[in-house]
Amino acid sequence: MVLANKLAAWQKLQQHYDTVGQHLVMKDLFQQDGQRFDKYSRQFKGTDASILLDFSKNRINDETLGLLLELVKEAKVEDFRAKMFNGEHINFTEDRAVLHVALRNLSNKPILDDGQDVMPEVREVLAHMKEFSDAVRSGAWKGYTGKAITDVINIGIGGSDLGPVMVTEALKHYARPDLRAHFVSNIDGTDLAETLKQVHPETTLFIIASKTFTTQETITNATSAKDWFLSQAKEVQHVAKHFVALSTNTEAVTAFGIDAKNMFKFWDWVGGRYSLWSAIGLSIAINIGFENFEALLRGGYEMDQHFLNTPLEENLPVILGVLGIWYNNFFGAQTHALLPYDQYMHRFPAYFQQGDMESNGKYVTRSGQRVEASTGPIIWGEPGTNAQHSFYQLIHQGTKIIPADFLAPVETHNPIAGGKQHDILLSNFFAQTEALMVGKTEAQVRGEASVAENIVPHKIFQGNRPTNSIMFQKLTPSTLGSLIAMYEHKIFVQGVIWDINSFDQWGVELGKQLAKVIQPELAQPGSVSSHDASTNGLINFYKQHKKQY
Ligand SMILES: O=P(O)(O)OC[C@H]1O[C@](O)(CO)[C@@H](O)[C@@H]1O
Repeated sequence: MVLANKLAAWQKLQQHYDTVGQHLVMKDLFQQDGQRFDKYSRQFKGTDASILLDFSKNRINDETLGLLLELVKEAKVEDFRAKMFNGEHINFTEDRAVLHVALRNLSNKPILDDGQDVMPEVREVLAHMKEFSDAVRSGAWKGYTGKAITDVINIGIGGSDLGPVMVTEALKHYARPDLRAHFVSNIDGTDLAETLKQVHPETTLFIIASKTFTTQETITNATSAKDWFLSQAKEVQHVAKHFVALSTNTEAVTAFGIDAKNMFKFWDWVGGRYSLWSAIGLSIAINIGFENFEALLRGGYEMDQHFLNTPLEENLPVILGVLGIWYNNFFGAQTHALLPYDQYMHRFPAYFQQGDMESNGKYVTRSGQRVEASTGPIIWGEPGTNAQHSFYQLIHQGTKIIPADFLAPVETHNPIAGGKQHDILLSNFFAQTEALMVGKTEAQVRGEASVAENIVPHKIFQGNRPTNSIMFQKLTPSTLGSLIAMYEHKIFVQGVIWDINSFDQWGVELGKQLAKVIQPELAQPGSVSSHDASTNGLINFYKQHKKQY
């Protein structure tokens, strides 16, 4: 593969940016073209999900979009897309297929990994999840004293935590209040301790979620949870009723003491950050019911079909991907904000911090060279309107360009005050992207009553700040599924263009290795001298002051 910045379309884009792109003023473009919204907005329609993407408030014209789509073609995004769906081992550094799409493949089409159809096993695990989640929800699954389960604690981290947390928060409207979901991820004992305070061993189900079943945080928390449980339940045989595992590692699961029949399997072709659709979604299925979990899968599946079959110029993930490239690589934007105007989606940005940054935070190309262009953006965000009262100042008047996606539902689940609160929320949603685009000129500031001369520059907004507006009818399970899959594929498109492997995560390994060296040093007496002066100093400071428990 050729480095992204050496592609002909990239060079053309650079020239276009230098001569035209960087000078485009959105306000003028809207004045010149009354059809700009129609021209630069697209709709996705699933069975019940419907998503509008308005990307007209971007610093683009027809030539920009044309060249960006030329880049998609030249970088062979369509070929890579086919390779992913066909089970080729595009995650070549781990020699794995990338088949999270198989987990939500609701068609009868086989999907092959190494020549074998993965679908029968996928369906088998889904059936197991249905059976188990139904039993927990109906109360048929009993704890060791014969009581029904009231609390489910998912113990996992990274992809084995963030997806279930984000989705259960986003779909809280569909959850039953008498069946509470908790999530423990951090090795910091506070996370587990504070959660255990809220539950009772007789009525608590622990789901130990770990693809590898070797992750230090998860296995340590799971062991402590088991100790806590056994301190009250006493008999080891009771563990079977209160501990289940979600993993690819049967051996480690059984060694931990969980019965293999209480293990929900998935496969190495499911990346951790793409795993909420797999058995990792068990806490979601218990929380919102299997039918709703299936609807989530359907939403994902329908977005997959859209991504696969829709022409590039109509394709939502492709459009979002190339707009990101435009700002990241030509305007030098370092970050990308996700700003959901839906309180239920408050963990959506955190979820895609892992989704995007663990996928595309790489500087080595597929052929092992160093990239010459900037890759994955820093993803961040908070729900509106809280974010408005926090960091929007910098987006409006700071020195950095912050491309942002604004997401909002047309319909709320909670029409408080006869829908008035939702209207207020949405008026802020519309106003912010308008303000970011139009800004406020010096003349407008001066036109306002009694502005002191020295205050005038402070009240000017340059505007021309790019945003995408993403509206959906209502935050239903299938809509959420489509939104998640849309961003997954956006990340895919960008990774292919940058020619990086979006599906490994070697960058998280070094810190883990070093922690394993340091941990025994903390338990040994005396000071350490084997690290750099700073690390030695910090470790020794801790050792001098640490408390013995
Ligand atoms: O599910 P596991 O194997 O416990 O891994 C948890 C997480 O750890 C990571 O490997 C990163 O440390 C993620 O990719 C993954 O989601």
